[in-house]
Amino acid sequence: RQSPVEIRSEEAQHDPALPPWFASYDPGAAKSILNNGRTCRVVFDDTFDRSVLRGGPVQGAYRLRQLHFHWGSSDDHGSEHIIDGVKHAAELHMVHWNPKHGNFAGALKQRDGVAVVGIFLQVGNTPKPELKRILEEIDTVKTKGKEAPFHHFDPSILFPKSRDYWTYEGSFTTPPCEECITWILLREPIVVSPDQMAKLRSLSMNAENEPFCPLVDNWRPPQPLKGRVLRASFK
Ligand SMILES: COc1cccc(N2C=Cc3cc(S(N)(=O)=O)sc3S2(=O)=O)c1
Ligand SMILES: [Zn+2]
Repeated sequence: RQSPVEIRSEEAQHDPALPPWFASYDPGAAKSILNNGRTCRVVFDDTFDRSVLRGGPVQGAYRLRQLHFHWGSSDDHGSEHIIDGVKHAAELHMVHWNPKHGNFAGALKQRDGVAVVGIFLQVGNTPKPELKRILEEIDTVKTKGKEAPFHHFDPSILFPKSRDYWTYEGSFTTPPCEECITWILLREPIVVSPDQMAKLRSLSMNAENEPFCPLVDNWRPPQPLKGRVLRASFK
């Protein structure tokens, strides 16, 4: 049950029983932004039900732990999931875990342990204003290991207008690739500007005192569906 996968919208099964999903995030839960050499990540306080995802394909309230991005070396690729053959320039993941499993490490071992909301970023000239702050903070974490405070941020401002989504059971797209993720992929992309994409591509894989190595193409290729059903919340 590996991720990402190619989404063929005509093969997705509309499931009228799929309820809408809701996120209620506390802006005060945002803690810091960091470059771990593989992506740019914003981490949130997940020590109690402070910022949670509910509804959709998940039961109960999953706690927001972190968000991060995947992007390419040019605008024509970079997303991990591919929609009807379309690769988007980037993909934003909001990672939530199920507190019924005690802690994040415990949730990793369960099929209903983690839920990731995936949002596609497509390049355009009218970028989503709410992306501005997060992509500007990138200047504070240029090299691997850099971390900076990042407060008063409610990531639900990044959601597109439509709540339509595809969902399937999959895995982390980076090692150790545990098969514990319910994926919720939003159908409507948000718009990112070419300059903002250049900002993401200005991040380094290397630490400050090491030779420059651009942090780009941190996406995993699509994995076989192996008979998994892809459901759509919309017709
Ligand atoms: C025990 O520490 C762990 C165990 C498992 C995963 C992780 N993480 C690192 C990679 C990773 C990849 C994610 S993706 N692209 O599928 O949304 S989410 C995620 S993570 O939770 O930050 C940390
Ligand atoms: Zn990811």
